[in-house]
Amino acid sequence: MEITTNLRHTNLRSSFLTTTTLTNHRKPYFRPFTRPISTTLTNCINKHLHTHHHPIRLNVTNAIAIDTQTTTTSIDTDDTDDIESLFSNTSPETVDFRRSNNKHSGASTISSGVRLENISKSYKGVTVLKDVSWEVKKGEKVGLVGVNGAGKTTQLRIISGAEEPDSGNVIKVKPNMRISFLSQEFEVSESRTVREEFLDAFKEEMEVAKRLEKVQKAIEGSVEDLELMGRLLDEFDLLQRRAQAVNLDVVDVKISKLMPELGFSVEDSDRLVASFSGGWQMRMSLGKILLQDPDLLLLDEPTNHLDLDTIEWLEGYLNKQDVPMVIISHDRAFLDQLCTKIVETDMGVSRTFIGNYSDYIIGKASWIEAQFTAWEKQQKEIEHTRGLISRLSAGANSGRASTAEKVFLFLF
Ligand SMILES: Nc1ncnc2c1ncn2[C@@H]1O[C@H](COP(=O)(O)OP(=O)(O)OP(=O)(O)O)[C@@H](O)[C@H]1O
Repeated sequence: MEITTNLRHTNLRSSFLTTTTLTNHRKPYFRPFTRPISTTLTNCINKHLHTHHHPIRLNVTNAIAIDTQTTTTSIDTDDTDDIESLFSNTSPETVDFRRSNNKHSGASTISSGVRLENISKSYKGVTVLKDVSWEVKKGEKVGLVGVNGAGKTTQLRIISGAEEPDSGNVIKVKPNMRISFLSQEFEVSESRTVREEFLDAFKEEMEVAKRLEKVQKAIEGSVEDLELMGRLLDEFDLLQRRAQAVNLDVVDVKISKLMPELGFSVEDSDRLVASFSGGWQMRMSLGKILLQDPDLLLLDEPTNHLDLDTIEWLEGYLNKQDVPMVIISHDRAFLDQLCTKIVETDMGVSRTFIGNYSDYIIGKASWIEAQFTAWEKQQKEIEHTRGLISRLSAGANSGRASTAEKVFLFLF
């Protein structure tokens, strides 16, 4: 069988990992497999494939290469692991390929972002949100404003699913929507290098890589047990498919592309996170979020603790992103630079103003003026009605009221 003959020369090497510069990194996770697989192992696999009529799922010429002898301590390759723990519970037929599959289940009534429809929320009988409705779409940046305790964070928590509304709906573009959160507390680990920090954005991908390595190692050690080897090969095949589904091959490409966009140099890759200022750590935090390719970005006071230069950089950078964003910030200039829409929450009621913060101020002033004009008009009408009633009452008492006036008095 040609495919098994290839084993002798090609070994377990995957094309979807070969182009990554992870191979050059101080902490490589993968590198091209240059060591030929042992003849014994090849023979065993051949034997297994023939004797068990095993469906050949392992794409040998494209299989993965993980040099377990040179892989560093960043991957835990504990030999004492229970061999059964290497196997997925999921069968190949039920693998979640959602990232490679654009179709998603569930009704979706919006083309991007999220919509709040008639959301109400009370805490201990106190109403915080009353029929709140607004939406944010691709390209839009919504600023949530309102006094302390108005319910801004509650709205973010309801969108993210951390809080359930008492009534109303949160319509999402898709059920498994990726919602990322950037707050004033940047989620970075100071003991990592910059590149490791960015790799942390790819938890699922790294998990697959780690499992691939373990299974590959187990295959090499299972030469005496063909049954086990068969199962391990199946698992390896399954993991390969998962690796393709999660785009494992583009992890390093994405990081290398993003780093200069965030202002990091190539030399920064191996520097410890701890050696960077808070502003630069924020860039890492934001970078990690964007690497996850979110469908929605929620920002809660992101400029707190940042210097002016960094805030301006952040404004410029966020302005170039078209992922839908919802921003809470006390920094009005920040909202002014970024927002395309302002949602004000006042006494539980929300009002939407199109434009940035300055437009909101003007819009709000016009709205107040219109409200005041309406109130004045109403007051005049009340005064007029009162005057009329008192004149009519006086006329009725003196017996001079007309029939129509008497009817009016009777009714009011
Ligand atoms: N889990 C909770 N239990 C009880 N009350 C809560 C809870 N979460 C929020 N609240 C109350 O709901 C109200 C709105 O809180 P929220 O944090 O959403 O306001 P906010 O507009 O974000 O305020 P701030 O600008 O001060 O952060 C506040 O009065 C708050 O005390």
